[in-house]
Amino acid sequence: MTRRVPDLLVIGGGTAGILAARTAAGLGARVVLVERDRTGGDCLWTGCVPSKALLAAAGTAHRMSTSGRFGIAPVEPVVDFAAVLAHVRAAIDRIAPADSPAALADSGVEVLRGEATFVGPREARVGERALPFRRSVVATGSSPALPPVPGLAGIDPLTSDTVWDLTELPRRLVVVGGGPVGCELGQAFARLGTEVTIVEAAERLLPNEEPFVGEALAAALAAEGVRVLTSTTLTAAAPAAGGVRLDTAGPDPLRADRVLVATGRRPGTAGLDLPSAGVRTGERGHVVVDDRLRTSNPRVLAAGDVTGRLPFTHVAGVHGSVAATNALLGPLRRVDHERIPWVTFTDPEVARVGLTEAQARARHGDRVRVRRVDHADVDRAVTEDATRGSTHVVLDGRGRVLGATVVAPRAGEVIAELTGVLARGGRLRDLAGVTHPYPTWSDGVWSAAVAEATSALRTPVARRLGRLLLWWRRHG
Ligand SMILES: Cc1cc2nc3c(=O)[nH]c(=O)nc-3n(C[C@H](O)[C@H](O)[C@H](O)COP(=O)(O)OP(=O)(O)OC[C@H]3O[C@@H](n4cnc5c(N)ncnc54)[C@H](O)[C@@H]3O)c2cc1C
Ligand SMILES: NC(=O)c1ccc[n+]([C@@H]2O[C@H](COP(=O)([O-])OP(=O)(O)OC[C@H]3O[C@@H](n4cnc5c(N)ncnc54)[C@H](O)[C@@H]3O)[C@@H](O)[C@H]2O)c1
Repeated sequence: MTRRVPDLLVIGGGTAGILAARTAAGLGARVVLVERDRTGGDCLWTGCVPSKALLAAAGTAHRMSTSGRFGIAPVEPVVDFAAVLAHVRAAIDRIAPADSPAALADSGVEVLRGEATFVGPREARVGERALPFRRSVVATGSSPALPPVPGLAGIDPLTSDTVWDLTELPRRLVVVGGGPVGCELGQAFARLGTEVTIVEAAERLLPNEEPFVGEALAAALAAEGVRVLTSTTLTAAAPAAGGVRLDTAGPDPLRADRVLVATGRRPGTAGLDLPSAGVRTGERGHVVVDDRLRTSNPRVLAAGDVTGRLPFTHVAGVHGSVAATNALLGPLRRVDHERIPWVTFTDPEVARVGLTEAQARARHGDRVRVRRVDHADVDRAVTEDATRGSTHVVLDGRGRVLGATVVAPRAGEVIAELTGVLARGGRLRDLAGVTHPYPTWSDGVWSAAVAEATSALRTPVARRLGRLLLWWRRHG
């Protein structure tokens, strides 16, 4: 074990920390990574991987019970919840070795087990061990936050950390919070056979997305039997016969066997003693960073959820790599948070990049336009009987892409193309000349691009030119 001062001390072994450590080791640096629990972080153990594995099982159950619309006799699936969870764990087990301490050691990273605390601007400690460092990356992630509802802590609420420990499918589940966690897990449990109610304080589900998204998703969930209560806040929770009782401002209390709280997350800064390192935190408790991921201590950078910037795995990965490079080589790289896409993996998926229409108007004024293609006009959606979605592209006055939202079964794949155009400051109509394969979900994007290009031909000047060309071809 090296006792020389590491070039980089990484605190936290989730996606951000692992990417920071691997990038630094790849640059030839001496790297120590400290993890208090299991390397792999939230995404692997309690976040993306288990939730997507659960959604895959739930999607299968849903297709079995709704196959009648394709002329195939539907069957009510018999859900063996223990076996479903075994599938979830198998997915984790398949992915875990890549993030393991052994794999990190193979990459040249020294992994220390324990909780790191700063003791000064250039030194941390883990237990009794002093850990002076030349540079450090704080990548301590986030954890579920419980809202201050009287009685809530006393009813043993589930969170995205603990829901994986269930041994039986709850008969009735109230999900508090209609953000990505609440919508994904709410739909998954409903499809597996649980009676689900989603309680969301805002006016609609996924309130950070375009307004039509929440409405479309609420309709899709309601069609599957999920009860969606928007503009509803819990006021109290208490144990009741056979489960729990939840009060809202409405007249009738909700009753459930279990409650899943999905009302957001808090940054993982407790116990780090950031003030002793001179690292400033913001009003939400997150580590304040600039776009080069520098903190108020020139020797300390931060990456991933703990920064309070877009809390997604792909962002954590980019952050880790950028923070390590900047820590070791100087502030060379910056993260452009406005050109990063994300996906909520409900059915239909909701994929988004850049500005919403309202954000674009606030920034760019009335010249902002929207090109929208309803998926009733996309042949692939028709063949799959999934026409409820749309492709919605926000443009500036010159037709450049400012943002996009796609609601469709494969929206997560479709958004990549629009992200590419947005990232290079391109115009939507540039895609009109790019042939897209038929029939795919990206036909929505192509149709929007063709409509944009065609409308450019409808200007008086273009029409006059067209008529002139026709005349010349006839008479020339
Ligand atoms: C249910 C759910 C589903 C999700 N699905 C998706 C998805 O589909 N796609 C997507 O992009 N994102 C998804 N996310 C978000 C994603 O999981 C996070 O954005 C990502 O895991 C953040 O990575 P991180 O490295 O910043 O933090 P984490 O993964 O939280 O890692 C931080 C690590 O630091 C350790 N640590 C904390 N404090 C200390 C300390 N003092 N000393 C030592 N170690 C410490 C912790 O133990 C932890 O291992 C999901 C989240 C949830 C909850
Ligand atoms: N597919 C993905 O990429 C994915 C999936 C799951 C989670 N995540 C990430 O994890 C983070 C946490 O997700 P989340 O859904 O827990 O948080 P969130 O902050 O995104 O959503 C929480 C929701 O709960 C609502 N809420 C808050 N307090 C409430 C209350 N007292 N009663 C009722 N509703 C209340 C909010 O209005 C909000 O809509 C997200 O920011 C997301 O980026 C990503």
